[in-house]
Amino acid sequence: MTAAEAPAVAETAPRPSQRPGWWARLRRNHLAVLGLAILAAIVLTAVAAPILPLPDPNATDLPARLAAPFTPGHLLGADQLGRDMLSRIVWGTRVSLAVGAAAALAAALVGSLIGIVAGFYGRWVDTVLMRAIDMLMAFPYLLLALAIVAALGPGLLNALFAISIVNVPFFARSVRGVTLGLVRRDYVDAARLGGQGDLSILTGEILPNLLPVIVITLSTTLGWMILETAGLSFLGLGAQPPQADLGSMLGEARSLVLVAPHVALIPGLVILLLVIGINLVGDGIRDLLDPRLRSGGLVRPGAATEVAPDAGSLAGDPPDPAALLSVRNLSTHFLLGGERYKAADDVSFDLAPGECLGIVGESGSGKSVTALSILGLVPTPPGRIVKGHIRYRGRDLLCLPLSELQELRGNRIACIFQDPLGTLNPLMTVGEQIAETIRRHQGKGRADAMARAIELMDRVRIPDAAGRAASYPHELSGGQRQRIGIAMALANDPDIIIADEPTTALDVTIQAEVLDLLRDLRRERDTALLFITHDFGVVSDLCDRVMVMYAGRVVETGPVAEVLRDPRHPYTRRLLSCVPVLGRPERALDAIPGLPPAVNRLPRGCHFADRCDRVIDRCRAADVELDPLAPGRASRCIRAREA
Ligand SMILES: Nc1ncnc2c1ncn2[C@@H]1O[C@H](COP(=O)(O)OP(=O)(O)OP(=O)(O)O)[C@@H](O)[C@H]1O
Repeated sequence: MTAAEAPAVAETAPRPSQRPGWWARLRRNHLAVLGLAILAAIVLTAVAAPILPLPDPNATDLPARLAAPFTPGHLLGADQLGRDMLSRIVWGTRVSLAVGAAAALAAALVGSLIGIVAGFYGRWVDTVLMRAIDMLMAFPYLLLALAIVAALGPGLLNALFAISIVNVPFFARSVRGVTLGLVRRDYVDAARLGGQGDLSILTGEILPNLLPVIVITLSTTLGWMILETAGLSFLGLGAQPPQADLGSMLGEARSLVLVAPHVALIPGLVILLLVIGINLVGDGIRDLLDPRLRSGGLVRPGAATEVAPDAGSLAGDPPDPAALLSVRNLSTHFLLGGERYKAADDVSFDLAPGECLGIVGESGSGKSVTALSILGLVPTPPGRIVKGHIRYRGRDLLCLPLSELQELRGNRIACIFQDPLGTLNPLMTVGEQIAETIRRHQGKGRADAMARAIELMDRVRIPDAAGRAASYPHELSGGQRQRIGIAMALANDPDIIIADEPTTALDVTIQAEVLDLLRDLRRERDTALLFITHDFGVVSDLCDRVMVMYAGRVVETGPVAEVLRDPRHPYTRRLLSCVPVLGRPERALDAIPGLPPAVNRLPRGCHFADRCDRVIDRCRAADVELDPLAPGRASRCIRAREA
């Protein structure tokens, strides 16, 4: 079968995962729940102030002056004028909360509006608005707030204005930054092409995407603004006597710290609790709204995938000593929100020097996770290698110290990714990027490394390589960028290249050229290739052996010609028959019904059973093992040996 004849694997949409609701996710974040409890207690008490049986917060009672907490009639004691501390704290918190929230909302509204308009219209609108914002930011913000209150006169409302104004730049800058990124998105162009006007694009396309950013910024700055308002009141520029807010109570009590510490301690403690509560809830909301942070904390992937300490001892199958790369029982799971996603499970394969192994499967079948696990490139959290051995030239990569693994990456084992624009640094010329890869591993000087980079660019058929070396990634075409990716992978003459769908984004002519290039390189340098693709045509064209994956597991493996001629797993058979074959219009298309199972809720028995046209009761009875049909040939089907 040639590339033109061979069908491509249909890409099916992954099953919509049954994600837990927002409340369930928030509840898992214990710190956010603690913050919510603190905040709810404070806010409810403050809101209920008018109906609570509290004395007048401004009524003085000189005989009770500086009464200690738990004095009868004064649960939290009394201040220097005998006013009930409990009542003043509750009413004062109400004022502080109202002023802080109003200031935050006003700053968010004005700042976001400025940011959206500047980011959306750009040019002189952006210049004028952002220079005005820069002028505001040129002053230390507390000094600016003091100057504004000094100009307007002391008072709570003026403090509110001042705090709002000094926080406007904060919102304007972050919203403008995000808007700038959004206006260049294809869906905004599509809306424009669809005839939508500016207002409709702003409200329909941009604003919904900005809202999480605004809400996150608001929730994380609210506590800060309450503190700033309290600061102004503390200095006597906010709430004016007899009205109390938390800052003014603290300010009035500062001279009494030694005589009656509770008068200062209690408002200080409430400010502390309030700000902690708001910040914890703010962080929780951010985790909730940002899909990358849904696991409950800030995701900072480690330099290498975490490997379970007993990963090696759980892997039962012995490695092949003759193989260049021998992967055994590799299981890489994602632990997300209490669920275990078995992205790659019990995957075993060997790669001989100079051999090309194709990994095929629908979207989400675990091809990339398997390949990325080899170099420890699956992000942890949430990824973890829970079982397996990965032997390269006899060394188990899962046991290597990070420094040795880094030495192998891009050097002995290199990668080519699907999206070269995403993997190339936009601020470095392509020549510099290839040269840097060479210098890092070969220790060559700048000039030598650049000369070698140009040589490699020439080798991957970039016209005018010497001139093009000075180009930035965005100045090259998609096919040229992919060739730069290949040149970088070749820079250190690796033993193995892992190519993750390197031709998917390219048109057929460029795709054919890139495949030719990889074929030549294999021949010339004897480089082994692990080629991930959806396309059986590419597999038949380039690969010696193929491994078909389904729902994280290998379901069939064998020499390409044999698998294409006589597939032994119903999934492989359906993959081969479900897409058109060029030049055979009479051939009926046979799409695979249903969707792959979610890898966190895999069914019992054969994972393909629900979609299989040859299913029998026994398929669902127990886990199906890979059946070794012949040397180098296996199928995970209990009926694989049937005619
Ligand atoms: N960082 C991640 N966090 C959580 N789950 C992930 C992550 N990366 C991959 N997965 C999950 O692991 C499973 C396998 O993904 P993988 O990228 O290996 O699929 P694939 O077969 O390469 O698909 P495609 O052909 O679309 O690239 C999928 O269910 C995917 O949702």
